[in-house]
Amino acid sequence: MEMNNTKIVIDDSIKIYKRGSIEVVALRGLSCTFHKGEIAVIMGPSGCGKTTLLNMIGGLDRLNSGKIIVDGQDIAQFTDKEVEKYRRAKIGFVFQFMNLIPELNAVENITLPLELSGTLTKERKEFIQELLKIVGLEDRQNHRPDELSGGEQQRISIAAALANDPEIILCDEPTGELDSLSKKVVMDLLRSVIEKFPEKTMIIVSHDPELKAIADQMFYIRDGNISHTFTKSELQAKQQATLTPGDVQTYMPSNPDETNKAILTELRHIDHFVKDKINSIEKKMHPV
Ligand SMILES: Nc1ncnc2c1ncn2[C@@H]1O[C@H](COP(=O)(O)OP(=O)(O)OP(=O)(O)O)[C@@H](O)[C@H]1O
Repeated sequence: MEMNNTKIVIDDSIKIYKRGSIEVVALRGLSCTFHKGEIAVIMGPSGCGKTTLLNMIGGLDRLNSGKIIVDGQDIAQFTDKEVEKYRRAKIGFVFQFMNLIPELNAVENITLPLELSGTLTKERKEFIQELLKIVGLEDRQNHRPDELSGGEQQRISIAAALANDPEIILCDEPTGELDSLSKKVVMDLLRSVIEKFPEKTMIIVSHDPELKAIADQMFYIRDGNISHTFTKSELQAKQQATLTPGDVQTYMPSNPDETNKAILTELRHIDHFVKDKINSIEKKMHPV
């Protein structure tokens, strides 16, 4: 990897949340690097610190210590005002729950933030039309969210996240609520976004091991730290849809106690994944 492809360097990041007198260490000296033109997928059991890491990169929260170097500048040292400017200029967010405003149609949902910030220029409007083409919903732009499928709504959210042409796209469970067909469409779209805009950097947090199909690198976090990094070639070598016990063994600690702890963590991860699936099927069977 060429040095000039480096976009974000996380160095020895520590984040501690306080709940009354109890301290929760969400990031425990975590370090990793993200590159331009690449998709990094971050996986790991519930509560391991994935969303915390995404929030830190997005400037939504602050570290207790450590560095978040973006384009050579440590954003952990920024003032609140500088962080806000950084977030507006460089970051696009895609969430699991699409966050679309029900009363607005698709194109209005995309343009609203730009209108509010006074940055909806003629060029931006043209760019948004291009984005609607990229997400394949040019002809549905006047439809309200309730007139679009879950997958279509998520494609609109992706267009909305790209509307200010951000350099960094942060996705938190972008396929979490989708059926398998819509999931495939959204995954292909995320991949095509990074192919079309190779100057951008995409980071996806997910429980869904299928996302490794579109990843250039995958970080596995356990207990606030990176426990394993899968490179592109390792990911390509794995054709199975899920991480197998064999994958896990490759980065199991040798101490038996630690191994048991790691196995428990894996099982909790699978448990979380299965519960998510059950919930989403139940929701479909008994819509409220
Ligand atoms: N605002 C907060 N206040 C207190 N504790 C928090 C806060 N946000 C996160 N935590 C705790 O920090 C740890 C890491 O949380 P985080 O949301 O980053 O995990 P995660 O890996 O994204 O989990 P999930 O997959 O369930 O979303 C958890 O123990 C969580 O309970």
